Amino acid sequence: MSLSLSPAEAGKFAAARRSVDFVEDGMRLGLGTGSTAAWMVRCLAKRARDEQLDLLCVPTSEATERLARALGLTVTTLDEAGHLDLTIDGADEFDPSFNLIKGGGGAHLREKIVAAASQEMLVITDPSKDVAALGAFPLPIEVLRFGLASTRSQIEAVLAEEPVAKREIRLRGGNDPLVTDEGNFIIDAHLGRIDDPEALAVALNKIPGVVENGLFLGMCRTIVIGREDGSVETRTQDGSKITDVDMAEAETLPGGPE
Ligand SMILES: O=C(CO)[C@H](O)[C@H](O)COP(=O)(O)O
Repeated sequence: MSLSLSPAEAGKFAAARRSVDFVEDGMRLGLGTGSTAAWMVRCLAKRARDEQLDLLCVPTSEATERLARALGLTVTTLDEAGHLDLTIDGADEFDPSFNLIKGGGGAHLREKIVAAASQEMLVITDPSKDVAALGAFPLPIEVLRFGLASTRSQIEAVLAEEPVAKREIRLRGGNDPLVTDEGNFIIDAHLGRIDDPEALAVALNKIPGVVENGLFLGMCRTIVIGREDGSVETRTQDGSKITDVDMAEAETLPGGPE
């Protein structure tokens, strides 16, 4: 295996490399955001170039768009592409029901729109994101800048009614708030454990200033989990399968990490 990758990066590469095996010539693809997704974009660009694949790609963030364009992938908007065949994206947590927390990279709004427009969503990840219940990772909630204090209060009121282990909310970036690609802020909800993700997702999205929360429920049916030794588990509702990827390929990819 490649000696220059940390164990975490090796797992991310392994998952990303395996995921592009699911891509077929002529597909319209959603491209996720984050460090695992960046590996996937690099693997995809190599495969597209080596095999002369005709692909149309819709990135979920400006960062992913820059990388995809730089590597020669054909990029378009979701409106131009219309329906997508497959979206490949990372996640911050996944549970046994294939529910996810996303948005650690601040892109969950576009990611959810793109995944919802896709026939399939395939999640690429490493074993550290595998949890029995969602919530150890702070839940990102994208909010409008207008009326921020009021929206915060309403989020607190919703959390007070929901079965979660703790209830701390923080504006991402603090005094220098992170601004998303859509021009909004993100509130991270530190909840410890979310016992009823469906109820929480519905209640949060009823707040007028909330644009979208980072719970992806019932959207993903395949999770590809890469390990540092190059073994990859592809997990579906029907079971799981282990395959191996050639870790040396990481050294041959176009582009560099984000
Ligand atoms: O949801 C996301 C971005 O909004 C990412 O997919 C998630 O944060 C995982 O990122 P990484 O692959 O860097 O661990």
